Amino acid sequence: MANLDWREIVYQEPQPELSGDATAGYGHVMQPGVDLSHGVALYLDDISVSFDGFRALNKLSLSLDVGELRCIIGPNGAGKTTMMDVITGKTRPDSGTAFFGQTIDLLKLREAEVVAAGVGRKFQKPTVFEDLSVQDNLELALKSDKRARNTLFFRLSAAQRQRVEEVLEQIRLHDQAARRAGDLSHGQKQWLEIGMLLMLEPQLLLLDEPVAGMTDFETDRTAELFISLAGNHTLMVVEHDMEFVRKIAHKVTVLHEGSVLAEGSLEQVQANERVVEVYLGR
Ligand SMILES: Nc1ncnc2c1ncn2[C@@H]1O[C@H](COP(=O)(O)OP(=O)(O)OP(=O)(O)O)[C@@H](O)[C@H]1O
Repeated sequence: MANLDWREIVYQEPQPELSGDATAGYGHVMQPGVDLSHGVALYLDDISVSFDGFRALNKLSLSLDVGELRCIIGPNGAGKTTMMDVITGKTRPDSGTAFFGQTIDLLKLREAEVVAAGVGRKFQKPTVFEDLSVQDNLELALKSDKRARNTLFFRLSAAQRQRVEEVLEQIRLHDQAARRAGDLSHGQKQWLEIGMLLMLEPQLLLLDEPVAGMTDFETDRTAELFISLAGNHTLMVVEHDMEFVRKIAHKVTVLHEGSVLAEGSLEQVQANERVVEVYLGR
């Protein structure tokens, strides 16, 4: 790592132009403002997606309040990934409505524009840059921000340096800042990747099976992290680990066959006859 100056070697790719009013200044990024004043961070209504005639999402309607930590559960094939793909612009629905805040029509944005608007997505597998330090990974997240035009001779502003420090504290990797990311534990890598998302200060975070493969200790730490992020961010967490869901969830949405089957506290949904049927196959 010592001789590798990634500032010189990465991000020489052409920068795609953004539509809308996203602008980037010298080390300071302006986001097209998401209007959260009505208290709704995400609004999905009547969303349907078909693959070769198979309905992966079937008139799905769901909304998340600003600052909420929502857990999404459901059996394999329920449509959880497809829903996240719709939110992030990866999959276009056949019909329906999807708004981020009051004014941002997600179905009109490309994937990079959804990120720029303030939606961060964490896939199941960690994808940190193994040969870079923890700190460099976080700085790189800023550089990878397609809104930052002046990337080649990028220097962090004081505010960005402070943000790196804050995020290191948040993800509890402060004492690991200089460590090679590839030498971190699986859980630490997951936290680092979440930290990379946090560098861009997303309003909405989509997290796909974040504790899969983690030790109990790491899972507990992740629960604390998510609880600390809620309020300042809106979190949608897809997770099969019910013990983890129990630790973090106020409200749980159960998906089944592309629709919402039940919604409520974990106790409420676990007591729901239809949910029991779906999970136990009765
Ligand atoms: N690109 C695709 N082409 C065809 N079928 C697809 C495609 N993507 C998803 N599906 C199907 O749509 C349904 C919903 O899949 P999805 O991955 O959204 O479910 P999921 O709830 O995320 O499942 P899991 O918990 O296993 O990840 C599944 O039956 C899946 O096979």
